[in-house]
Amino acid sequence: MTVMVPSTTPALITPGRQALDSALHQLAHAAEHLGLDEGLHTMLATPRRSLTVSVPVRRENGRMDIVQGFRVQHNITRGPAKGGIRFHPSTDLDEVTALAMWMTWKCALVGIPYGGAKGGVAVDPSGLSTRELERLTRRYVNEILPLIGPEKDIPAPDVGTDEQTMAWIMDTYSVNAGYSVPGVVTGKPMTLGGSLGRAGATSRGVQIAAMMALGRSGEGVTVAVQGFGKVGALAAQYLSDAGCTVVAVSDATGAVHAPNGLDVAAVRAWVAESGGVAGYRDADAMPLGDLLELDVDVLVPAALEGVVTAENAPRVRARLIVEGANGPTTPEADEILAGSGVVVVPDILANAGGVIVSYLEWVQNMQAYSWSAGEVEVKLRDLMESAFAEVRSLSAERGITLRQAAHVIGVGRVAEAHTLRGLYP
Ligand SMILES: NC(=O)C1=CN([C@@H]2O[C@H](COP(=O)(O)OP(=O)(O)OC[C@H]3O[C@@H](n4cnc5c(N)ncnc54)[C@H](OP(=O)(O)O)[C@@H]3O)[C@@H](O)[C@H]2O)C=CC1
Ligand SMILES: O=C(O)CCC(=O)C(=O)O
Repeated sequence: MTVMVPSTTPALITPGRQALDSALHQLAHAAEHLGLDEGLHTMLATPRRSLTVSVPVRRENGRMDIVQGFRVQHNITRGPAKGGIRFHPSTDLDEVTALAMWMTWKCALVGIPYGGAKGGVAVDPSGLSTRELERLTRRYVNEILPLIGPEKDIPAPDVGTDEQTMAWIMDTYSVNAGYSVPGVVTGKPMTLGGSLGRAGATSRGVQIAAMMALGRSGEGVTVAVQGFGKVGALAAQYLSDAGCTVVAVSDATGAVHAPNGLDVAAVRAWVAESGGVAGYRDADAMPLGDLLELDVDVLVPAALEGVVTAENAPRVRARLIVEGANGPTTPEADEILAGSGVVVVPDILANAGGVIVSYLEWVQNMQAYSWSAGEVEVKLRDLMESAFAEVRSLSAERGITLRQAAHVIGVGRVAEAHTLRGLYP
């Protein structure tokens, strides 16, 4: 086995390296549980293709900045690579590799015919004008053009990107192809071939997973949500719509707490007006980190990786964590949480609603056809509920956590595909 957790000293471990270590740790557990041989385990621990590109951005003041971009295809054995593109200043190759690996297991777990990929650009999009963002996006897409395509690798939104970014990606790819290729990207605006239900799909999946894990109605259930972006804001909304009391939410600007419950629609309106959660009037401000330790029934981390750690896990009082974000809980924290009886619905299950509806969008694009919102919702619910049921039953049968069970299923399917195809000598 050549790919293992490295012996880097803790001070040198970047957030990206920590995410990759977590992903490799989870894979190692699943490989051992499945009895995979060392060669296959090494193959699954290694990305199939990784591309690092330099992206020049002409700023409004005429200066040229160069930023790094990445696209990693972790696995393409079950189908085209699939996964979002992140614009965030701390994105690096390790982080994108970890996120790509999680995409592989996620797609296999929910049974959609994709491998896993992720992209990223190490940039703070909030510091760029719309024109700068468009130039940056188009240039990044030109650099990764040889990798992507509707039958090869299909990007989608992630942190710091949105429908507009996807529209620019679709246009850049299409201009190069000489005709419109809507299926090259998902999470597009409806006018360009987007799917009904995609914008709220990840959050809808989080709500479905949370309600299945709770096994009861939302009445009397308290919830805290970290991250109030595309996933967090609508997860809070849907959980509130399901009868839960959302008592706290946060974004990078701050956290707000209202023990009797927030009016989530009013917080969303405030964020649309002011640009952030901070300053929302009908709630108390609280330190960002305190939200994770609130005495609530359900905690939904929906921001970035590595936020529930060995340091704060002993103070987590939620009974259930539903991971809207990818990789929010470190393996050390997982052990502590399991020891104290906290149930964690893992990222590759809880946030799979996004890629499920991306798949439905891509199917519609490839067939030049469209489904109603109701049809999309039924298919999403069906795939989420069956994946949840499979994970829960394996977890109970083998006495392993939901995360371990989800990885055993996802990794097992990819390993089986490799073995059947004979790619593994
Ligand atoms: N979009 C999708 O379809 C999917 C996303 N995911 C995962 O969900 C997570 C969120 O993605 P998405 O909603 O798309 O991204 P967005 O960029 O839309 O939102 C990210 C949110 O996190 C907030 N945030 C950043 N730092 C902190 C912090 N320290 N404390 C609290 N909040 C913080 C941001 O605040 P601010 O706006 O102030 O910077 C923002 O509200 C990521 O892990 C992503 O990989 C998973 C599956 C699909
Ligand atoms: O919709 C997609 O294709 C991928 C979404 C994503 O990046 C994720 O699930 O982490």
